[in-house]
Order: sequence, then structure tokens, then C-alpha cells
Amino acid sequence: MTKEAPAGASFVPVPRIFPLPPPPLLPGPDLPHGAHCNLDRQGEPGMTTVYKFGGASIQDAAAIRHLGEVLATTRERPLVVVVSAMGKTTNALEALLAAARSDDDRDYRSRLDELRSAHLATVDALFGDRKATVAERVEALFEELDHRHRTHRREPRPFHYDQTICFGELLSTTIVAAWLNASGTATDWHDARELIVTDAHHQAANIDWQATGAKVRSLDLGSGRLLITQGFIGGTPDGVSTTLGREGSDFSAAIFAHCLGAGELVIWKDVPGLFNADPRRFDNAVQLQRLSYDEAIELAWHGAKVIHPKTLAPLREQGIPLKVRSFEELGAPPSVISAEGASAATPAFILAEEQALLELRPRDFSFMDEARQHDILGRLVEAGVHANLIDSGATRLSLCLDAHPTRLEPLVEALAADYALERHDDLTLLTVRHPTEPLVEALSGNREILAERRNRDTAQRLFHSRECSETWHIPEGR
Ligand SMILES: Nc1ncnc2c1ncn2[C@@H]1O[C@H](COP(=O)(O)OP(=O)(O)O)[C@@H](O)[C@H]1O
Ligand SMILES: N[C@@H](CC(=O)OP(=O)(O)O)C(=O)O
Repeated sequence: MTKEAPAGASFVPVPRIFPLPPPPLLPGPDLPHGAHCNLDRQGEPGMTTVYKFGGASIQDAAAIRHLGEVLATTRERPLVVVVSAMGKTTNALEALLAAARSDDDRDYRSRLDELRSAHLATVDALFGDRKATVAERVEALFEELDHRHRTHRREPRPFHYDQTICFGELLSTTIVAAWLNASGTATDWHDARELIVTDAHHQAANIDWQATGAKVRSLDLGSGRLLITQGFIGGTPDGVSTTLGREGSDFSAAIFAHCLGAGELVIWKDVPGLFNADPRRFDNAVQLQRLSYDEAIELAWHGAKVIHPKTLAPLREQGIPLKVRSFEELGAPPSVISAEGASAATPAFILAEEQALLELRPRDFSFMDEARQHDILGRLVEAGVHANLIDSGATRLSLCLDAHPTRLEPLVEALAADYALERHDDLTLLTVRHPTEPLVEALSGNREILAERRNRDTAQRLFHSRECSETWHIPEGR
């Protein structure tokens, strides 16, 4: 579906189906292994560039205007622009979902009105007197969102979630596409739910790479077109909306880049690039100019918020370079992640907040053997909970998990029924890549260590958050 401007009321109708149990993973990308990366690929005629803009880069009218200027001046064409929901809209939609499911109609109405007003205020600030058509589309999307909440609120949460949370990206791309067209940058809007084909594993849908590849490659990218679409969302072959996991827009952009054999993927951020630690938490973090895919995957996997961990593998398989660039300082040199990037053993630091530690012991004085570990880890998989640190002893298994209430609480309840369980909350996990002993010791200071793990490349320590300050400092000369 290609439109000069999106029509809010024409999204795929949602058949009343119930979610299937998670099927086995669909086959991965069917492309040559280890294809060589060429940093000049983007200069080759006909090669597509993919850009991804996250919530921060379209958080309000001023940010959208700035995005318009960036796209008007950039020379890369054809260009696919993948966009997330505005600012913290996805969090607000999750709160709206909770209100819808709890039958608190007043809370639901006030949250819906607040979201609608915020989006309409952006439309007003951008279009002024010429806002009528866009405002109508935005209103139509909110009507449809409300309708879906009323239709699905008694259905299983993951299914209800995907039918409603996708509206954050549908709204943002509707507004951004309209702004680009109005400000002279011709843009085609596409519904990613018709392009990114997934299974029905709601909230963490698996990509059907073959079907997605065929759809994405059939897009008209000729004569230097600019195409805008949503990150984070997909659809089943029968038109049911799905999502790819929180913060999954980076992954969406990588899927487009992979399927199109793009020259490069550029992720535009509110920081100049990828640093050796979150520059907002470490006062002496330094930017990493060149990095290998493997090292970037490790950083993302261990929780470096700047890139979604699933983003790198589809790029690595085709040798597509990933640039992390600042949308605030356009002249700042980006970080480039590629096959040629250094795998240097430079220490890097990751803080994961809101962690919970579970210490499990068998109730029957037996060992924490493979059978029990298999049982416990299997339950984690079923609950969709990732363990950030696993450590075991003869009669103990310690797990450090994201304290995600809707997933963690039912899991804890089920585990407590069968194991002796001790729980600690409000924890911070520090991960150090390429650690030295003095470095880890200096960073730990006098804090109590609730759990730790270490292998050749990575050290992890778990602290009480109350003992951790907001700002950290990387010890020098260690
Ligand atoms: N190693 C790192 N390098 C750069 N930024 C990081 C790193 N770790 C965490 N961050 C944080 O990631 C933020 C950008 O990611 P995010 O907020 O998810 O962007 P978006 O929503 O625009 O995709 C930065 O503001 C920064 O605080
Ligand atoms: N909007 C979704 C997807 C996403 O990737 O957002 P962002 O690019 O702003 O992190 C989320 O918040 O999870």
C-alpha cells in the first residue's frame, strides 16, 4: 500500500482470532555468510540507505521540523526512513492498555484524551491553519484505537497489546509523513504491518524473512524515492498486528536494510554515537569511532540501551555498515560498526537498572542439578523473561532478571510454589567488557556485591541501587 499521505481509516481489519502458542523460530535470513563490508557502499548508485529515528528525535513539533530539515538536505536516495512513536508514547499506550483492562473507565478516558491532545497539539504547532486534513487523520486513528480497546480488552493481554500499542508508530509516521510532504520533501507512507511479515507470537513476534524479503523488495524505490514507515510493528500474513519487542525499531530498520541489501543503516540518536559507557551516566565516557559487529552485539546484549540487540546480526550477515549519528550535532563524526571495526579490548561499561535477584534452592535437600536448572530456565523462556546474570552452586541457582512487573510477578509466584525462593529488589547490574581486576574493584568501591559472574571477556556485579550514585566515573590508568 503506497500513499502520498496515509489514510488513517484504512488499516488492515483485525480478524477476531486468538493468539497461537509460540511456534518454532522461522528460518533466519537466507543470505550468504560473511559477505564483505564496504564502507563506501552507500556511494554506489542505486543502493538504498536506511535511516532510523527514535522517539527522542520526533518528540515534538520542533524535533519534527528539525527531522524535515535533515531529510531535505541529505543526499542519500533512495531512502527508507523508519520511525518510532513520538517521545514516550509507547509507555503512555502501555498505561492506557492497563487502564482499559482494569475497567477503570475514568482513568482510561483521561489517558486517551491526554494522548490525543498531545498529538493534536503537535499537529497544530506544525500545520497551523492548514492542519484540517492531518488532524482528521489523527482523530480517525484515535477513534480506531478506542474501538480496538473496547473490542479486545477481554482477550489475552499479548494479543490486545499488539492491536493497540502499534498506534504510537502509526500516529507518528502519519504526522511526520504529512509534515515532510507539506514542507516539500516528497514522501511515500507505508504500513509496516503489511511489509514486516511475522508469526503470531504477540509482543515478540518472529520474522518470516522470506515473506518479508519478498514484500520489501517489491517496494518502488526507483527514481530516488523517500519512503517512510514504522519501526517496532509487523503483521501476520492474515493481517493481524504484531510487535517485535520494546525498543524494536532499530531491529525493524535492520530488517529493511537487510532485505534491501542497503548501502548503510544510519541510526540517528540524541548522542553523537556509541560510547564505551552511557555518556549520561559516566562523566568520562568516550565515543567509540569504529567497532566490530561482534563487539557491538555484546554491548547491546548486555544492555547498552543505545542499540537494540537484534539489530546487528541481519546487518553483519550482509556486511552492511551501521552508523550511529547525532541528530543534534549534524557535523559530529558518527560511530561506525562494521566487519572492519576494531574488536579492540577497550573496556566498556553497562549499567542495567531495576533488576531483581532470585535465589532458588530445591525444597527436598537435593542438588541444583541440570534437571532442576532445565526446569527453572524453561520457565523463564515461557514467561519471556531474560536472565542478565546466571550463577549456580551445589544447592542454589541465582538469577538476575529485569523487574518487569507483568512478566516477573507470575514467574516468581510459580517458582515459589516449587522452590525455596529468596528475592532482592531495586538492584543495579554493572557489566564490564574487557575488565581488569583493579578496574572492577575500583568501580565496585565499598558497595555490597549481591551476585557476580566473570569470564574471560566480561565481569558482572550486582549492587543495591541505593548504594549507586546517578553519575559514575571510569577509573583512569587501570
Ligand atoms: N554505550 C552507549 N553509548 C551511547 N549512548 C548510550 C550508551 N548506553 C546507553 N546510552 C543511552 O542511549 C540513549 C539513546 O537511546 P534511546 O533513548 O533508546 O534512543 P531512541 O529512543 O531515540 O532510539 C542515549 O541518550 C544514552 O543515554
Ligand atoms: N516505540 C517503541 C519502539 C522503539 O524502538 O522506540 P525508540 O526507538 O524510541 O526506542 C518503544 O518505545 O519501545
